[in-house]
Amino acid sequence: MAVLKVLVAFAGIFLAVYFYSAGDVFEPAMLKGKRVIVTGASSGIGEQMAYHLAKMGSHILITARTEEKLKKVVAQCTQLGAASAHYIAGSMDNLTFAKQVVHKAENLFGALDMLILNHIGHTYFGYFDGNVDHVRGLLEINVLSYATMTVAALPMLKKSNGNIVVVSSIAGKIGLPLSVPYSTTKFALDGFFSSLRMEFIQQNTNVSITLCVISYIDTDSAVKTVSGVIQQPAAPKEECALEIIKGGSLRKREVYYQYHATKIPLLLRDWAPELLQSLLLKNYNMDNFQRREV
Ligand SMILES: NC(=O)C1=CN([C@@H]2O[C@H](COP(=O)(O)OP(=O)(O)OC[C@H]3O[C@@H](n4cnc5c(N)ncnc54)[C@H](OP(=O)(O)O)[C@@H]3O)[C@@H](O)[C@H]2O)C=CC1
Ligand SMILES: C[C@H](CCC(=O)O)[C@H]1CC[C@H]2[C@@H]3C(=O)C[C@@H]4C[C@H](O)CC[C@]4(C)[C@H]3CC[C@]12C
Repeated sequence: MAVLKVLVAFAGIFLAVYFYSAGDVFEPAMLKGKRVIVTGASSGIGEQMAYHLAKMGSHILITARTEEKLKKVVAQCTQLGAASAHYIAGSMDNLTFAKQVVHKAENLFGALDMLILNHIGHTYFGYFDGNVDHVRGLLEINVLSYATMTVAALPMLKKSNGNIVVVSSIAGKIGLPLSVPYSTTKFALDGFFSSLRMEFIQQNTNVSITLCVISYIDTDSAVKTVSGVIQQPAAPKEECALEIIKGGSLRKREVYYQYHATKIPLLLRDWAPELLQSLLLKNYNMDNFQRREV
């Protein structure tokens, strides 16, 4: 009898979850004609997001520092079917530039539906070297430019009931070795955007905030940085990029990619932190380790 009760309870939970999430069906047409900014789109996950959006028929403004790469990505986006594709080159350590990106979108499109914040500044993969100025500089690029762009874009996003998408990392939820400055900035994003999301609810601001918790992805920079040290395989950047866009479009609070590589460690984080710590440390082959620039 007790077993039956447990089974009925599980069936109830399953049906509730199934019907609650039934409206969460993504269609590429949702992005057709939408006006989107993607930062850090000259390579890696950002570049792949630009290509997906182009295939879906969005208007795209991409940004990063390297103009030559941006030109190539824009040309590819145009070929893939973007409603329009544009770039603006500059560095996010300059917060005036961060605002200029949003103003350029306003001038080009007259509105904005989705702001995808994805860029990261250069750092190192190695033991914390005591350089607090580097942490401060990285906070400017990885966090304060995100906040600056959000503030500048908010009037447009309020009018369009739009989406803010923040690309973070499992290293922004769980402390990991060899990336202290990077991890600091990703934790800060969670604090800023998760608090802001709560205020949006209190203020009836219909702008969604999606925080993306991402595991190891096969971008050139990540693979080059951790190869030989990290044992686990990297997940594909194309799929990762699509999952981020889907999550933002469906107005999800958080995206977990890859699901098992992020959700399971996060469950252990609060319930078995010592076990998680020892499992994570086993992932690092320190025999092959030497400090690398990212
Ligand atoms: N790859 C991975 O394993 C993981 C990645 N992530 C997250 O995914 C996102 C993308 O990472 P990934 O694709 O691997 O990174 P990449 O190194 O491939 O891309 C980083 C992008 O940021 C741009 N960028 C670098 N410095 C600056 C700057 N100062 N100002 C403006 N733009 C800059 C780069 O272009 P340019 O040099 O031309 O400026 C590039 O377009 C990041 O937020 C990262 O934290 C999260 C977890 C794992
Ligand atoms: C090895 C980590 C996963 C540990 C686990 O057992 O799940 C990786 C998860 C996130 C990675 C870092 C990251 O967030 C992206 C950085 C981006 C740069 O392009 C290069 C490397 C990163 C520091 C990357 C390193 C591996 C992870 C920590």
